[in-house]
Amino acid sequence: MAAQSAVQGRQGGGGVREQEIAVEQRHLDRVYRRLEDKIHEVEFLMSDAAQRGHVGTPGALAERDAQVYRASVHLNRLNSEFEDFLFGRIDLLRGKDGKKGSDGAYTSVDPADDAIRADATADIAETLHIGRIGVLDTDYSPLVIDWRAPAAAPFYRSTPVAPGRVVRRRVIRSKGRRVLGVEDDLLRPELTTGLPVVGDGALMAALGQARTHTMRDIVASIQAEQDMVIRAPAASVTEVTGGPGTGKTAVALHRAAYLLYQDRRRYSGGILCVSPTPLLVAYTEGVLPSLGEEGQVAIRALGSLVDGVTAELYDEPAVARVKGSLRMQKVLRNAARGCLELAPGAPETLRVVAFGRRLELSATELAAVRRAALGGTAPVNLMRPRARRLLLDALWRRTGRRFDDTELAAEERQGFDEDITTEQDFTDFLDAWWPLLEPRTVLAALADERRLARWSRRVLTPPEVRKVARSLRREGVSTHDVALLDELAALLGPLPRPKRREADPLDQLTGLEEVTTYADRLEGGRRGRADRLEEERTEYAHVIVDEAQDLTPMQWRMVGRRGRTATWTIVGDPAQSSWSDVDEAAQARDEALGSRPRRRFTLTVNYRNPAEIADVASTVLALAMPGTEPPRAVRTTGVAPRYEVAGADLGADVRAAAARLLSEVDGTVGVVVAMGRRAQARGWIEGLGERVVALGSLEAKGLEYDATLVVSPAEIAEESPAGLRVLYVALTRATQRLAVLSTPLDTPDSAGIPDLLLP
Ligand SMILES: Nc1ncnc2c1ncn2[C@@H]1O[C@H](COP(=O)(O)OP(=O)(O)OP(=O)(O)O)[C@@H](O)[C@H]1O
Repeated sequence: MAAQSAVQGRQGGGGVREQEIAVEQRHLDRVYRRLEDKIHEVEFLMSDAAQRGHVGTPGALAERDAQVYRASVHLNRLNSEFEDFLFGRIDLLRGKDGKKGSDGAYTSVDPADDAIRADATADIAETLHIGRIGVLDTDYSPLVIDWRAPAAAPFYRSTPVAPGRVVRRRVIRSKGRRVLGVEDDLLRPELTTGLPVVGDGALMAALGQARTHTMRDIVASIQAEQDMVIRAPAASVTEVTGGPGTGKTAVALHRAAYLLYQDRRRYSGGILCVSPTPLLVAYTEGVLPSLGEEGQVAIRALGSLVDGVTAELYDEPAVARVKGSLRMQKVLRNAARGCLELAPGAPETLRVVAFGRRLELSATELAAVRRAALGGTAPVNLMRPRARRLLLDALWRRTGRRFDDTELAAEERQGFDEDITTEQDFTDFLDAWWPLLEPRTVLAALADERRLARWSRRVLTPPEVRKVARSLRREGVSTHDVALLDELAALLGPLPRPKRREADPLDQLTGLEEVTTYADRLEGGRRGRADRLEEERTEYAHVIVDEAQDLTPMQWRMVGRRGRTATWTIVGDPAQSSWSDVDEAAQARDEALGSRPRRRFTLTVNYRNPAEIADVASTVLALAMPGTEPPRAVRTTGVAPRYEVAGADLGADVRAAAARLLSEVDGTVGVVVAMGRRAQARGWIEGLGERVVALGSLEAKGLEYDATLVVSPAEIAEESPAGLRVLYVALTRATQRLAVLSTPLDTPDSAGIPDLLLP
């Protein structure tokens, strides 16, 4: 048997490879011919609709416009999916029950009992091609199966240990209309089926590729444990943990595409994907469009979740800790109410004229009215009408009028109210005494130390008050401020806004001209459309939280408000948490998610770092989170990390080390420094080209580079209480090479290895 499998084993040699490429080229040609036919059909539908113009009943016109709209979206998809959209193939044994599903493929996961003969030979009963969208032939047989369809699952799930019906899995590499290569994995090497096997497997080929500044989809090489997460039923909360490089971000994004495919109607309510930094948003933004999905998915950084605000500042760890903690709820509640008293020029008393006499409410009486109005928990801005009513009650009492006849009393009172409320003095008073407040006004008020001390009595300590107030006096907002602004928005309630016309595409379509314009927008205005979508939604059907270990309790509250009725996918790694109090953050997450049932998954394989780098990182992991199991690295490069000790000119040494890494890899180089050195480091590498970037340790979260230079591990570790975990993040960003530059703070040994990295 072993001899037989060797015969049909790897046949990378020219002839077989070329032959197999030619086989796939023929299939791809067939798919293209079919796609072109479909495009002609759609174009016909569109021009036909245009010719019929505006003739017909309003209902028929609306139906036609809807049809044209759908056709234009489909056309756009077909056109954009032309690039590299066929990527996989599986060759399968006959299914156990011999039944086929609606897509024409056998439904059974297991092979029929007689599919394998006694002499270990078998026939291939079915060959399926997998792609980014499904394409049916004219006879409805599947030419390409959508990667998210049930029939495609074996492409991802089968392993040599549990191959199911799959004999050979093939990844097809193509560009445009040309097949460039194939990579095979033989899942039943013990069988003789006559299938040739080419290449070293797709996963290794994918992992070895040079990196760019944007993440690629992994649709051609999703691994079985990842596929379990991607296709997990949309339970209330799907929770995924896994070490660095285990594909958590990739899996979360592919899951969004899968959920949309599974239940487009349900998820038309939008999917929100929350990332910790704008850098990670920019890095991951291309993945969903490459999977044919984007319009329904908004990827936003934590600092951009509130419309009209973009966080640009970082808070030092001590300030972040206060701003992120649940204690701020109480402080903000006090501030939202306290701010009512701060309006410039607010009058101390209220004077109006009614029934020919002056009526007055004193400062004490006004304070009592305010207290009564604020008694409930309703948002402060929404309590203004209640305050107005209480003022009128107090003024009415002041008139001293009494009526035995209730009808007459009601009439008199109504007249009184109308008189008063149309008096300019009264409306001016109300505007000044109960101003409509915006979150930013209240946050700005907290920058005053005395005021903050008053509103945070018995909640924050004096040093905390000083630091927080100082941080709020800076120009701009931090990521943590955004969560405070969102909390304030909830405490204050909305301001009345002029109505905006909804931008429903169907409203705007009246014929071919509009379709073309809309299709152009689909093609060219991707960002603009995504932006509009983000602006319009405040609640989502599904919320994905990436790097979930980093959300502060206040950030959990902010994200929680956007998914009150949503299902959730939460991915993270406690060992990479930059939040100093891991327990408090976990508690806040539990509060945000409430009692929703959770399904937990763990990813165990590190696809990013070669073992040489993963080993160094696990030394730090043992210090940062003793007892935590690091993920298993799947690759080795044979290149050990390089250790250097900086001389008198740190900048020159960083520049030289970065330049050296640039000469050693084809793709990107990340220079990771302590947050306090960010600006300096950008200067050091200036002019070295676009392939290299300098980042603060917290900015490196989620990103990856071909090579990474970590500057002074000790400085990174000492910068915050969670410093060791932040260092762990920095050390796990490289796919090929790692260099570490030490300063005296690192107390390197004679080989230049910093103290913290010694095994
Ligand atoms: N099945 C796969 N096939 C090919 N590449 C993969 C696969 N799984 C993960 N990768 C690659 O491994 C790298 C790490 O993936 P990803 O960034 O999603 O990991 P992560 O768990 O989010 O890491 P971190 O916790 O460090 O942010 C990426 O380059 C990704 O494309």
